[in-house]
Amino acid sequence: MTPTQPSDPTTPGAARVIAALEGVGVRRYTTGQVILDGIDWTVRSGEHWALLGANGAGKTTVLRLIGALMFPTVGSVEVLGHRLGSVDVRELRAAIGLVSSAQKVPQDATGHTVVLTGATGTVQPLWRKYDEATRERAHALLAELDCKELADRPYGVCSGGQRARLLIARALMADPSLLLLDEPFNALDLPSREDLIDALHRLATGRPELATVTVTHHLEELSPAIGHALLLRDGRVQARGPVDEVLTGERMTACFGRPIEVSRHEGRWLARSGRR
Ligand SMILES: Nc1ncnc2c1ncn2[C@@H]1O[C@H](COP(=O)(O)OP(=O)(O)OP(=O)(O)O)[C@@H](O)[C@H]1O
Repeated sequence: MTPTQPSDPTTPGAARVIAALEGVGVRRYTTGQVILDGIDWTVRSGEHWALLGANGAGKTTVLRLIGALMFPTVGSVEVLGHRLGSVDVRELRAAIGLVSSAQKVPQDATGHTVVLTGATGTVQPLWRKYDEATRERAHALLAELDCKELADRPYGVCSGGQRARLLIARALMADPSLLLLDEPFNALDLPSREDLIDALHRLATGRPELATVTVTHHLEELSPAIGHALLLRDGRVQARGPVDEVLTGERMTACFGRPIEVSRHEGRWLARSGRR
């Protein structure tokens, strides 16, 4: 099956290229294992992508590439107009919001402090760098993510869903053009999952320029704002493009190697897998 075209014909012509991968391959130096091979992919402003594929397909590696956290072995990765390898990646990382459960967060820091650290991109707060406007902005983001009540609560006692929203508010402190979410729904119960889906939907609606990429294992976790999907299989692109073309039973079956039925109801997705 050939990949669909990378761009949505309905995307306005003015949309900026936020990230572009061309002929990207990643290989492990020690064993020569091919992790990614021949990846071509473009993300434009205002687009919301889901990144799907079986365990080990290469989703997190793709996210790390466009998050400027690693370099490709071959091919080019351009993020926010800069090609990896010819730019100070620390500056680039500051302009990219990343939300991952692997992030280090001091357990005793309050919700407000955790969000504040997004202004400096640090694990620990750098108090002298936060002026009144920055503190106010952190409060405004807590309100936007519907977690004002967490301002004074230690991060360590927050639930999984509350932590996810705090980390998204933290990532937004730098006013990024690109927000990367690595399995943000991991281990959330149903109400927390739905709250987070709502929060991400509101974010997409309220920030028309923001581009997001969400790594997930479940179609049920996609907000109606997700308009594009990239399917990976064994480090290669299986399909990419608008969700209506990519999230079909046929393509999902090819991606995961077992029969998958896909349906959509009021903007939300449902996938059911049969036996091989
Ligand atoms: N630092 C590393 N050292 C060795 N192998 C790695 C490393 N990073 C990734 N890999 C390998 O690359 C492949 C792709 O990994 P990656 O984490 O990108 O997949 P994924 O699709 O995100 O998987 P999952 O759904 O399980 O999180 C896997 O086979 C993994 O073992």
